Amino acid sequence: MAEKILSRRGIRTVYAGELAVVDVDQVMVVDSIAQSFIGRMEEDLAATPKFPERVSIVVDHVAPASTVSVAQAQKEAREYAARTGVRLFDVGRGICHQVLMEERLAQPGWLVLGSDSHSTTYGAVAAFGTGMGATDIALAAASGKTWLRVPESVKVTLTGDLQPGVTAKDAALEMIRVLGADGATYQSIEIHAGDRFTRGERMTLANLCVEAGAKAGLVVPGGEILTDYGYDIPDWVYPDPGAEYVREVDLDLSNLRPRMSAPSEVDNVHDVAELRGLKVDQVFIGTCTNGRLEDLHAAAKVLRGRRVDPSTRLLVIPASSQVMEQALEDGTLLTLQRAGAALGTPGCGPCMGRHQGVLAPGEVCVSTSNRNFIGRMGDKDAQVYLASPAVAAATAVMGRIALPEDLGREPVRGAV
Ligand SMILES: CC(C)[C@H](C(=O)O)[C@@H](O)C(=O)O
Ligand code: SF4
Repeated sequence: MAEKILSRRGIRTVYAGELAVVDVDQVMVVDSIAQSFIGRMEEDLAATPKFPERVSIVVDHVAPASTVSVAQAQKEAREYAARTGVRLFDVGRGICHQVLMEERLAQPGWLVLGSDSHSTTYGAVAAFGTGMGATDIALAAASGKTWLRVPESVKVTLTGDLQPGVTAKDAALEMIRVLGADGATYQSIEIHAGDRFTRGERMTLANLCVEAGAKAGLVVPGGEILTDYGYDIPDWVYPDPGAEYVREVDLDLSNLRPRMSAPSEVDNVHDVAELRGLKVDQVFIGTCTNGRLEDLHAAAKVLRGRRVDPSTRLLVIPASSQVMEQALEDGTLLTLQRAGAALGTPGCGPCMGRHQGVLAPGEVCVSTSNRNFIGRMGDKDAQVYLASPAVAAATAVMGRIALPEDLGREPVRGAV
C-alpha cells in the first residue's frame, strides 16, 4: 500500500528503497512547532504556502496557553494563518489528528504530512500519514511536494475475535510488544484486520505504529467500515494479493487479555492482571490514541454509579470539540463528572507533560495515551502506564491498577 500511494503521488511507479518526490495532499502544523515552521517559511525560504488550502495549523498541544511565551507563539500562528489563508483550528477544537480526521482532511490514498510523530494515525483511513520536522514541513508547504525513501512494508494480520472487555488498544499494545519499540523503524506497518474495528479503533492502531518506529501505519480498508463513514476508497489503494513484505506477523486476538504498557518503554507490555494492585495517583483518559466518543463511552460504562477513589484523581479530556459535544449531548460527560472526573478543554492535555496535570516525583499515572517514556508526563521519577479507557476507568475507581471485572468484588478498596 505504501508503494502504491507513493507511486500515485509521484510521476512514476516506485518501490521500497527508492527515493520518491511526491505531491502532498495535506500538511499539518501543531502549535509547538508553528514558530519554527513560520521562521523556516518566511526567513529561510522566503515563501508562502503554495496551496494554502492544503495547510492546517492546530493549536492543541498546550491549549489554552500555559505561559507568556506559549501565548506569544500561538498569537504568531494565528497571525500567520490570517495573512496566508491557511486553515487554523484554534484552542478547544481538539487534537490535530482527531480534528483532521473529523474535517476529512485525510482521505484514502492521500499523503498527509504532519509536524507530529503520531501522524501515522491517518493510516486508519488508508492515507499515508507521516511525521516530519519543521524544515521538511515548511518545504512541503512551500512547494506542495516532499521527498522520501519509499519504506519497506511489514504485514500484520489480526485474526480471531476480541473477548469482551478487550479493545483495539490492547491489540495495538500487543502489536508493539511483538514488533518491538524499534522493530519497524522506517517501515510501513500494513495492518490486515478484515472488517474488524471502527474508524476510531483503526486510528488507535495506526497511531501506535510509530511506537514501533514506523514511517507509516496503514490499516487495509475492510468490508463497509470506511464506506459507512462516507469515504470513497479507490480500488488501486488495496494491497496486491502477491505483495511482498520484509516481515509478516500474525496475531490471534481471541486469546488476548487486557494489556498494559509498563514504564518506560511502550513495548514493555504485560497483562493488566500481572500489574493489578499497584497504587495509582492519577488516571488520564484522552489523547489522539483514546480520547474519542467510544473511549469516553467505555469509561462511562465502568464509572456509572461509582466514584473515583479519593486518593486518586481522574482527568478526562475529549479529543475534540465534536467529541465533547456528543459526550455532552448523550450524558457521558455528566456520568464522568458525577463519578468525580476533572474535565478538560479538548486538546492534548497532560499527554506530554507540558500542562494540565503534570506528575510529581514518585507519582504513578495510568494513561490512555501512547507514550510512557521517562519524564513524559512530568518529573523523571514519575511513572506512566498505558492502557485502554475501560482499564483506566476501573483503575480510577480502585485507586490501584485494576480490571473492570475487579469492581464487582468486595471489599473494593485496599483489597489488592
Ligand atoms: C509536540 C510533538 C512534536 C510531539 C510529537 O511529535 O509526537 C507530541 O505530539 C508527542 O506526542 O510527543
Ligand atoms: S495527544 Fe499526546 S500523542 Fe497525541 S499529538 Fe497530543 S501530545 Fe502527541
